[in-house]
Amino acid sequence: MELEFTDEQLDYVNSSVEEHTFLEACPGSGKTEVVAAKVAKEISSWKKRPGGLAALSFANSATDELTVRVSKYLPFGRGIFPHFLGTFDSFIYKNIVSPLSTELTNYVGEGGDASIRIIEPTTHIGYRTTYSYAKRGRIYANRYSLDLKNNKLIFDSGDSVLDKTLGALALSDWQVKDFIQAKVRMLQGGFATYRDIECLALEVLTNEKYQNFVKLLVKRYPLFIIDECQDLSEAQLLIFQSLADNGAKLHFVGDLHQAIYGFRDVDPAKVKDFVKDNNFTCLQLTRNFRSCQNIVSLCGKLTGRGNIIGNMSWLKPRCLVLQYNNCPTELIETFDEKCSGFNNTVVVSRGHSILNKFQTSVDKPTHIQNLALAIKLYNPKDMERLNQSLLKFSEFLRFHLKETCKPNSFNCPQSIASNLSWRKFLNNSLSYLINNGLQNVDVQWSDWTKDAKTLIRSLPKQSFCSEGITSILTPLESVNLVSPSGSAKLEVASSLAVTNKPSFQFAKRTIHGAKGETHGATIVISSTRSGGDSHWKDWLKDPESEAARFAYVASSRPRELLIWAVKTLKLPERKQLESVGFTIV
Ligand SMILES: Nc1ncnc2c1ncn2[C@@H]1O[C@H](COP(=O)(O)OP(=O)(O)OP(=O)(O)O)[C@@H](O)[C@H]1O
Repeated sequence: MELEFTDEQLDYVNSSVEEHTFLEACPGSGKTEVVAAKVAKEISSWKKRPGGLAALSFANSATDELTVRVSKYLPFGRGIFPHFLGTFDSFIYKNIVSPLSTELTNYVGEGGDASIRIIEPTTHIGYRTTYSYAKRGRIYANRYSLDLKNNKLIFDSGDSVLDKTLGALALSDWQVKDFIQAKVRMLQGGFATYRDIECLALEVLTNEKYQNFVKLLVKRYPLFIIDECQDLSEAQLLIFQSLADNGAKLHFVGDLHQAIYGFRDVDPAKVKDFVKDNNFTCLQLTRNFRSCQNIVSLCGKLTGRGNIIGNMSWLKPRCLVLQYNNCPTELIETFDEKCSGFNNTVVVSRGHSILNKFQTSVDKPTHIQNLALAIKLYNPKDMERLNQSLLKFSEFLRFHLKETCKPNSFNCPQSIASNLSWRKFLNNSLSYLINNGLQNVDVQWSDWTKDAKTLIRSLPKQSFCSEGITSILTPLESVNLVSPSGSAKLEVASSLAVTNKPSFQFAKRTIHGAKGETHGATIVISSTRSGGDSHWKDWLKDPESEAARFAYVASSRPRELLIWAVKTLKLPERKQLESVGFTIV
C-alpha cells in the first residue's frame, strides 16, 4: 500500500543535506519508511559523485529492512554505489580501519591480505595479559577495550560479574601497561573486537598523521544519515564529531526516549548535547500511526512527552493492570481471555528470567540444560516453540564451539555465510538427536547426558552437515557433557518443568528484543520486587531515567491493548497506576 506522507514526514524528506539535522521520531511514526524515502530521494538527485552518502543502522536486520525499502523507491535495477547502506560497525571497519590496518596495528597479514579478523569478547584466543588479576587468572585481550577519551579500561566481556570485578580494580601504571600490551599483541596478530575497531577509527580521526586520509574520507562520504541515533555511545559520538569537524553533514534520526543501552555507555543526554553543540536543525514526527490514543497518552506520561497524536481513542479501557499473587504465570488464563480477538499478542519483560517462567522452572539454563530444553521444546508444527528450540540449541553450540557469531541469527558463526543454511543445520541436528532417542527425557540426567554426549560427538559426521559447517564443528568430536551440578540422579523432564500448556501460545520477548516491533496486544510483566529496572515502581519513579524508557519502549508496541501484569497492589499503589491512565482489573 502506498503511504501518503504527512507534512512532518515530507519536511524531513525534503530537508537540506547541507545542514546537520535531527529528526526526533516518536514510536510508530513510520521512521524507517521516511528514512528510506529520504535516502532514495538523495540518491536519485545526487550531485557529489564520486562521493556518496552513508546511511547507517545498528543491526543487520535494520540495514536489510532499509535496503529493501530504499530499492522500492528507486528505478528497477538501480545500484546503490557510490553510497553505503550498512551498520555503523561495518562502515568504520571497511572505510576507516581496513585501508590503514597495517599502519594502525602492525599486522602485515598473509598474501597481501591484512584484513583484521573481528572476534567477540567471549571468544577464547591466545592473547592474554602477562599477569593475573582479581583471582581470575590472566585476562584475555578481547575482554576489554580502551577508553581513549577518559584514559581508562572498559571491561565488556559479556560476563557482568567479571566486568564488575575487574572494573573495580585500582590498577597501577605497570598493570595498565600490561593490559595495553596484551591488546597491542592481539591487534598485531590481526584480531580485534568491534570496540577495538572503534578505538582504531578514533585514532585515525584524531591523529594529525592521518589528516589527509580523513579529508578524503569526508569527500568520499560527505553525508551520514544515522538511524536509531539514541543508541550512539560516547565513543561513536566522538567519531561523528571528528567527521563533522572535517566537513561531513550529519542527519540523526531516532527517539531519545527509547534509549535503552546504558550498559554499553549510551546516554541520550550526550546525544542531546551533541545535537545542541553542533547546531542541528530539529524536526519532529509527532503522529503515531501504530497505537490508539489511549495507549499513546499513557506512554506520554511515562517519559514526560505529551505532544504525540495516536489513532482513534476507545471508550473501553485499553490500558489494563492485572495482578498476580506470587508468579505472573497465574494470569495465563486471564491473558488468554483479555487478548482474545487481537492479532499478535506478545509477552514482554525486562529480562529472560521472567519469560522463562512461562516455559520452564529453570531460571538461567546451563548449556546442558539448554540442550535438553531444545529437545523438549522441539515441535516443527509450532513456530514459536520451534524458534525457542533452535535458539536454545544454538546457545548450546555457541558455548562449545567458541566461534564469533552474528547477531540475531540463532548464533550463526561469522564464517558461515548463509543464516538460512545454519538454521537448516540446527533443525536437521535436532531432528537427528530426537530420532536417535534423546527425546526420552523421563530418565536420569546421568543416563541422558551419556547418550547426548555420544550423539553430539557424532554430529560433525552426519550427511546434512555441509563442508563449511563440519569444519567448525571439530570441537564437538571431543566434547564432554556432564549432568547439571547436583542433578545426576534427578529425572530430566521433571527438573526442567517445561510448560506444555497448549493455550499459552503468545510470543515472548525481552524489552530489548521487542524494540521496533508492532503488536496487537502487549503484556508487560513487572518483576515482583522493585529496586532495579524491572518493576513498575522503578518505571514510574523518574521520567528521565532509563527504567522509564524501558517501560516506554515496551508499552509503545501495541496497536490496541496494553496490559501491565504486576504483583498484588495496595491501595496507594492502585491510585498511582490509575493516575497514569491504567484501569485496574
Ligand atoms: N503517512 C502515513 N500514513 C499512514 N500510515 C503510516 C504513515 N507513515 C507510517 N505509517 C505506518 O505506521 C506504522 C508504524 O511505522 P514503523 O513501524 O516504521 O514505526 P517506527 O517509527 O519505526 O516506530 P518505533 O520507533 O516505535 O519502532 C507502519 O505500519 C507504517 O506503515
